[in-house]
Amino acid sequence: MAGSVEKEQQQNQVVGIIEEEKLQKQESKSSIKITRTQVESGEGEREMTPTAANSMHRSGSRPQLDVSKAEIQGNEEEKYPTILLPNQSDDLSHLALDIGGSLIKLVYFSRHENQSVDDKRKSVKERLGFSNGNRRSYPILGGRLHFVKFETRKINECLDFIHSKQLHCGGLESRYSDGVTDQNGIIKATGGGAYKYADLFKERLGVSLDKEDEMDCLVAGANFLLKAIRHEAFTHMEGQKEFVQIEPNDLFPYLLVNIGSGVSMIKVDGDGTFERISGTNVGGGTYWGLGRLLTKCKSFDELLELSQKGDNRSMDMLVGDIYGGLDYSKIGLSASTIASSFGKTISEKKELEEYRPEDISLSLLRMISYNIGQIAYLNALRFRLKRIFFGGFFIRGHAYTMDTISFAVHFWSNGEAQAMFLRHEGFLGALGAFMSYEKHGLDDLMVHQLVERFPMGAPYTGGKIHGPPLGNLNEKAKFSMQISWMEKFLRKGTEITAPVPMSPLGGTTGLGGFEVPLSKGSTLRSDASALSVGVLHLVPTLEVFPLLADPKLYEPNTIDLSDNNELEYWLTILSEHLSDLVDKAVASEGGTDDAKRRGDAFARAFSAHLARLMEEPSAYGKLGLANLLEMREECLREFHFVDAYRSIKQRENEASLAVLPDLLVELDSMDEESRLLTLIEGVLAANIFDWGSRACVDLYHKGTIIEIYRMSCNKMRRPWRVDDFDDFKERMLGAKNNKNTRHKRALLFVDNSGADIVLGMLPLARELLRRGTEVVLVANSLPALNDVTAMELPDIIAEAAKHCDILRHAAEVGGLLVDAMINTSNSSKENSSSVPLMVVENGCGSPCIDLRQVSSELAAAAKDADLLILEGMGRALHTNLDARFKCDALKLAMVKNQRLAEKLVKGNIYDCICKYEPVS
Ligand SMILES: CC(C)(COP(=O)(O)O)[C@@H](O)C(=O)NCCC(=O)O
Ligand SMILES: [Mn+2]
Repeated sequence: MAGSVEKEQQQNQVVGIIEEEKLQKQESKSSIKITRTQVESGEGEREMTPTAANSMHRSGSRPQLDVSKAEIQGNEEEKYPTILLPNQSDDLSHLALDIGGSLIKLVYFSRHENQSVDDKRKSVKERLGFSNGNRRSYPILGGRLHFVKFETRKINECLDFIHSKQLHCGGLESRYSDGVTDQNGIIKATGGGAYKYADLFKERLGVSLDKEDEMDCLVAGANFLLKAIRHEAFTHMEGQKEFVQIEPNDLFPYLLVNIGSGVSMIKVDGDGTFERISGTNVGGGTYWGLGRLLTKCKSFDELLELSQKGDNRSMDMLVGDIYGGLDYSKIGLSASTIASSFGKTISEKKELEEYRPEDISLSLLRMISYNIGQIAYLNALRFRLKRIFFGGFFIRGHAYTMDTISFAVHFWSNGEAQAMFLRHEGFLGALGAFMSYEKHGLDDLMVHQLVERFPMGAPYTGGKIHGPPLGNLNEKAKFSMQISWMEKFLRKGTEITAPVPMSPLGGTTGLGGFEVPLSKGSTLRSDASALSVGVLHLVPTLEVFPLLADPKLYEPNTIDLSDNNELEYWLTILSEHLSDLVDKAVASEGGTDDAKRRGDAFARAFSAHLARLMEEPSAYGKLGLANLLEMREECLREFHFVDAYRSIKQRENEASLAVLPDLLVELDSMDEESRLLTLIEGVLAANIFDWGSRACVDLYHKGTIIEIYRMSCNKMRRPWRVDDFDDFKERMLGAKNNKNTRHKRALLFVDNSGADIVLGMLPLARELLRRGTEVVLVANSLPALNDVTAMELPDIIAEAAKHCDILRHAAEVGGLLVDAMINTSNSSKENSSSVPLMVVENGCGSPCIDLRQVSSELAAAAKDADLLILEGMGRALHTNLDARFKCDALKLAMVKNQRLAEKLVKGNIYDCICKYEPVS
């Protein structure tokens, strides 16, 4: 096997996905230059396990992947067959560094482990003997950007980390070349340490650091983040964080204030166009340096943490101290305004030891933050800049620091200028260095092609996440095999606690930068979860859904979780669902001991995330219900639960398919008008089969599927709570069955398995087909609760087609009975216009859908669509209820939650929504 891999290398082919075993065998052969004391850091990086191996030569260029003529090599039945990219000729670099005086920041890239439905779909197709030629495109290999930091003084940990992941030789390459690291390896690096530690990198890793200008990198990094990451920037005033979306063409000019050890102030006028207009030597290094001397703190984080418990009144001279407790109201200064930082210590004649380290730290922090805010404002004023972005690791998401800076900017500008912060604040330089590889392709990435994911389990392994080896691991872990974060998690399971909030909800100071702080929260998180940045998934295939009326105005979430009551309610709901979900998940994996342990670990991890979100709702960026529900699915996947509702879905599909023939006979006996009504009633009634709703799950314990369905159908008395059926009927049937009124193509966003799809949406699809409308069934790419997936649909259609000529004919005409995906790269978009029935995946694995990021197949299929049907609570209520489209839209759902029913439609649980919005 080793030989064949080497051969692949010689042929300069990129190996996209490689089985784990394969790698481990290789790994045991390699002689590693540095003794491996570093184990996998537990960062939740399954993706960094050997699924992403690249063959490459060392060079400084970063080409975009050329996936043309990509093909599976070897046995297609293999779980993760090797993908060859024969036209991929250039190298890929994987790592860039920003080595500052205090911290080393790493940005590295890993290849996607693309476990899309494609392979499985193929095997279904083969099993049923269907072939529609080479219609499927091969998935484009995307990648992931990871963000990691180390303390510069612990540079050896950083080197170990790089080595353990083989980042210095482009991922896993050296494992295939018997550990011989290419001596010509080049890593892009910026910051002073790129000079200072160049020899060390050469000596330890055999690589040269290619130095990139620090300012260039900062600006490139900031521009990339501000243009490509949704809600990267936010304001922070009096404890309130608000995300800001800046239009890329309205970004410049702005002032970038990078607070590292020192502070740089840069006026940015465009990509690569900037000027360093000012700076100050009083920065993060000053805080840490002075703080260390004055408090004996061992680390920056410790110092910052101390400040949380401090009271600066004992150190700072306040206006009231000078004015006998009074305000100096004539010039607008309250008694609690700081007149002179540390000024009180002059008169008190106390020794250093007599002051509380907490107070010293806070006073110092406020002095420096305020000073930076003020200088930044003055420079913004000089150049008439309205926006000031603050970055750099000094800030560390620390609420109090941000409040102080914001206050200074607000105060001195009379509210004219606005301080904004960046979620990836510390990584601007490293990102910029990463982008300096020629032709990396990142420049062109758009907001919708980036998906941020937070490791759902790994942050709670107990130790630090990035870099340093976890303590207390056994010898096996330390010296022989790499152990996965999962294993560590399971071992550490009992120690998991909810992470510590950075600030109490609803305010840090309550007053603002100059004033005496109120509570500043308890302990500051010092581990990687404090970074509040996830892994950026680069998914080149994602697109904005082209039928959105105005993508800029589109907001997927209906419920506003910035309302604390709402947030609490939904977090509680998710927490209450947990034990039932774990039962299902464990059962779906055969109830083995391993599954039970994973189930337990999942429950702990997910609960910890819920607890963190309760404390700090914006910990993971702007939070909506869609994100919460997706997070749960992601967390399940991270604990290797592939499909928790697998058997339930199967059982319900079978039961529903058994009664489908009778339903079809009944429908066919009706006139067109009653049939349409019965069909819509059927969709609404069948939406009751929802394993994500507490009330529905309780119902299932009381009756069989069919009993519940009957009961649900019987409740279908019109008018429904929202009832636009008559308008829809008129559009559908027109004046006396005028064929001209039919829609050309309908996209049906389907929801649940079982009755929902089989007895609800398929019969509706059949009706549309009967009327000559092309039907595209849009289903999830990945499982979420009991939602039907695109991969499962062809089987269901095949079964249903046995009882229905219309479905069978539609599927046969295009040869699409089991696979109707549109091949975008084979330019068969034109063909798709002649396909009556298609299945496309939506690009997501959540019960909701954010139409800003859908699969390219769906975007292509939407091209000619003139009717959208969104079905279910997740897709039509939690998200998209208020979305406007460029074509007719029908939103159908049963509300299976009392509170939501009251809130959205002033109604009750099990009320139905039939919202029809014709294109105007
Ligand atoms: C998860 C769901 C959005 C799924 O609903 P669906 O889209 O399948 O109609 C929904 O079940 C839900 O919002 N459940 C949580 C609320 C509850 O248990 O009442
Ligand atoms: Mn669903």
